[in-house]
Amino acid sequence: MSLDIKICGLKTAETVAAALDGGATHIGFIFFPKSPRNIDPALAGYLRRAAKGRAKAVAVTVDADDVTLDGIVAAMQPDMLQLHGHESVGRVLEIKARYGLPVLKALSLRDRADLDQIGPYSGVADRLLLDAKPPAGSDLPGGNGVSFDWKLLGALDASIDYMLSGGLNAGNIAEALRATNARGIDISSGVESAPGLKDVSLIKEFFRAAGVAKGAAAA
Ligand SMILES: O=C(O)c1ccccc1N[C@@H]1O[C@H](COP(=O)(O)O)[C@@H](O)[C@H]1O
Repeated sequence: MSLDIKICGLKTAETVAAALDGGATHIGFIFFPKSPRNIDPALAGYLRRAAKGRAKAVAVTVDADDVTLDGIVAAMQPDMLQLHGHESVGRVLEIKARYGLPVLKALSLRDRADLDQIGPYSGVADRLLLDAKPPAGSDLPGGNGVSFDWKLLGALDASIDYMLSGGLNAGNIAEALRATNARGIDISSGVESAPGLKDVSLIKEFFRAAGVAKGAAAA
């Protein structure tokens, strides 16, 4: 089984290198001022150039308008846009047409009824990112380090391609892969020593655990 691995919320050359050395297929940069992982588009552009050809660079935005997206796309030249807000199906189509970039649309889940969001975006977004709903009072739509009940995803058609996120870490990645058909995983706070502070040793530990989990799934 091939598994895409996205390390999200990177801000330094050292942690980008750790993600690439570990085998990340995607590296994510957050453009959301309330986030401790928020990054300047020019710095993201500098960091992503180091990854050219090694991993896809993903720009993560939240209900961003065209002016904001224009600035990010020009400065960073991402390979993919992650839309992590309440972007409608129509807005996803508009963004795809404007930038000609693949879109990873995040949907937040807590219970079975939340799965109804998936149908309208299938075939519109290039890929779905299934994340947990933020806890009450959180300022962040993602990056909260909380999981949802992965058993919910058992109800999904096996053909649906999604990345799984929300509270993943070295300790639970094996269980997450056993419980779901995720073809990709996305992790942020699970490889941090404090909010917004990525930790090289935690990144290494995560890749070790994900490798073991993948091996067990293939056996
Ligand atoms: O990480 C953030 O601060 C963030 C801010 C705004 C939108 C999305 C954000 N992060 C995304 O959320 C997932 C899950 O994070 P975690 O692993 O539970 O901490 C993360 O992978 C980002 O794509």
